[in-house]
Parts: sequence; C-alpha cells; structure tokens
Amino acid sequence: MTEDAPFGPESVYGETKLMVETMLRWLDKTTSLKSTSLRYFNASGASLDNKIGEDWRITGNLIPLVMKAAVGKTESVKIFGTDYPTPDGTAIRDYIHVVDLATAHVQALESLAKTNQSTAYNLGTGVGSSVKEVVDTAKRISGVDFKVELEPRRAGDPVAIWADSSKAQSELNWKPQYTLEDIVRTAWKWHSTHPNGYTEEQ
Ligand SMILES: O=c1ccn([C@@H]2O[C@H](COP(=O)(O)OP(=O)(O)O[C@H]3O[C@H](CO)[C@@H](O)[C@H](O)[C@H]3O)[C@@H](O)[C@H]2O)c(=O)[nH]1
Repeated sequence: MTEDAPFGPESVYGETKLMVETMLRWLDKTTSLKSTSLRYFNASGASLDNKIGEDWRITGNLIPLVMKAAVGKTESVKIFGTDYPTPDGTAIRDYIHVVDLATAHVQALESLAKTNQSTAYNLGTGVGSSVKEVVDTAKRISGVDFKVELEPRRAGDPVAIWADSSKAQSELNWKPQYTLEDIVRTAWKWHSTHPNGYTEEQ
C-alpha cells in the first residue's frame, strides 16, 4: 500500500486518524503550520533495553495477546479467520518494531525542519506476516506451546495489508532494521520479565 492509496477507514479509530490528517491538510492550506503524518502499520515489540513494553489491561492486538498466553496470564489465543485467501488461510499484516518507528520520528522531524513541506509517510517493513506465523514464532521463541482456538473472521478485518514505505526510505533515508523475529523476541523478553506489567515497579 502506497501513501496515495484511496482512503477507506474500516473502523471508528481509522476514521479518527483520517480526520486528523484532513485537519492537518486544511492547516497546511490556510495557515503556516506544516506537518508530517506518519502512518504506522502494526506497531509492536518492546524497547531493546527491556524497559518499555506493552502493558495493556484490555487489548485486541495480536502480539500482546499472544504474549499474555505465552506467560500464562490467559488460557489461549484466538485466531480470527482461517479461511482467508492467503497461503495459510490467516490474515496478513505488516508488523513494525517500535524502535524503527521511533527512528522514523526523528528523521521526519529533521526533514520537516529542512523542507517546511507537509507530507505523509507509510511506516512498515514491506513484509507481510500471517497470524499463524506470529503464533508459531511466539511459540518457538517462548518455548511455550499455548492453546490456540480457531475462530470465525473478526468483523471489519481486511485480509492482507502491508506497507510500501519506499517514500520514507528515499526521502527520510529511513530503513526498518527489525524483523518479526526481533519483534517477538523483544516482546517475549519484556513480557516474561514483567508478567504483571509495570505493576510490580510502581
Ligand atoms: O486475538 C486476536 C487478535 C488479532 N487477531 C488477528 O491478528 C491480526 C492483527 O490484529 P491486530 O493486532 O488487532 O491489528 P489490526 O487489526 O491490523 O489493527 C491495527 O489497525 C487498526 C486499524 O487502524 C488499529 O485499530 C489497531 O490498533 C492496529 O493494531 C488481524 O488479522 C486480527 O484478525 C487474531 O487472530 N486474534
């Protein structure tokens, strides 16, 4: 997916992101405020120093849910949809490590300071991974064979999305460094050392 793909939000959250971009475009047109919109694909993973991770009381996102199952905080992981037209039947997403996203922010700010031009960038790795691949990677890295339940498709879920981030790569000189393996490895390290999230440290 490139930056100029047609907009078609499929959730309230997606609609709010589009509204913000629309407001930024108006501000660009009618004021001197310039902006860069960074369009994250599936932000995931934990910081490399193991200090910052995903501590959600409630989440619908796959990677923290898989981690909760691997540490034994939940009984199982549900796979939503096994009949998609993909190689293994499960949906495909572009998981991008939070450290790669952080780097992109710095480079985008530096670039905006130089160009003073509003723009938008897709931030993804360009590599799609299926739900099953995420689950299998988490089982292998954690060494825990947690229970998996096969469920019907989740309403509003697209079959496959991954980023074409060549614009960010060429204009910001940004290149994602981390793979799904790194994402799961850092997430597992954080979750296995913080099974109760940040609670113990507060
Ligand atoms: O328990 C789960 C949770 C998710 N999935 C699947 O895993 C994939 C990834 O799901 P998720 O982590 O929820 O991400 P997306 O659905 O791709 O949602 C992304 O994009 C949405 C719309 O912008 C945002 O709301 C989310 O925060 C953002 O992570 C999807 O195919 C889901 O159907 C499962 O099979 N089981």
